[in-house]
Amino acid sequence: MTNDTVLNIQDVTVDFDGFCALLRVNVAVKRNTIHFFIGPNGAGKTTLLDIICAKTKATDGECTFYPENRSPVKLTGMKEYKIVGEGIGRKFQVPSVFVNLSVIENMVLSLKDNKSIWQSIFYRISKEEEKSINEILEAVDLLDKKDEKAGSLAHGQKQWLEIAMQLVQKPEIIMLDEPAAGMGKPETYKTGEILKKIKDQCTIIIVEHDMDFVKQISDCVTVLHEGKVLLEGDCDLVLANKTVQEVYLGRGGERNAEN
Ligand SMILES: Nc1ncnc2c1ncn2[C@@H]1O[C@H](COP(=O)(O)OP(=O)(O)OP(=O)(O)O)[C@@H](O)[C@H]1O
Repeated sequence: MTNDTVLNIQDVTVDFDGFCALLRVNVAVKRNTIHFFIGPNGAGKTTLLDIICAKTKATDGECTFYPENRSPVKLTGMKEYKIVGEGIGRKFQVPSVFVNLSVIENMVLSLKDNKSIWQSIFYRISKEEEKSINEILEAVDLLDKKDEKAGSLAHGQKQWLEIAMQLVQKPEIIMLDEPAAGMGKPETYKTGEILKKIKDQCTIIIVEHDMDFVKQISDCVTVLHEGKVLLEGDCDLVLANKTVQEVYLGRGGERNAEN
């Protein structure tokens, strides 16, 4: 762990009734970086995200969040919604935007203090909120779609809207579960460029199988295998590692095994 650590995962073990999904996992995530977790199916990647956001309880070990201007927060043992309130957001693989609402209505609904759909439709946003929403929509290239129904957006645009809906809450960390799943190469590339733009505002943790995408934007890659950290470093180091090639890359475990 160093001074720029935003999240420290320390000796985390998860035992599901005798099956060890994670064993003494240690990872330090640096602030304003894009940090990937990769590895074969069943390696424990999703379980690790579940631990960070308290969806799953660790059998042992702990996670600590180091906010920028506040004291450290021990995440272990906290309620899921409290972790969101601390500034750690998560986006799941399937987009969960409100398809019958416009892009802007979806954004207003995501503002921290707005509780219901009806409240958000009739809510008058402040000038400051409007400026912030417009800036975020611009960053995800949806500003010109702001009055369109979310349901009319292409798959990739829905994913970008959901990322935008996370950003409107000004999180310090966002976790993304396979954000490029179901996208073609141009959309995947554009998703990467969007994420590179927003890492100035927050730290991005991603579980992903698409190695082109990992190559394009990763600052750090942690390879998990059978619940343990196999290797951690930059993408070149990971790609060149023989064991990683044997257990993951060479087995066609990712979508671009030919690269
Ligand atoms: N609630 C649970 N109870 C029992 N076993 C579980 C539970 N959740 C996950 N597992 C097991 O833990 C292991 C790790 O699962 P996890 O979903 O974290 O893997 P993953 O690396 O995300 O895989 P994938 O790439 O397929 O999504 C798997 O063998 C899975 O079957």
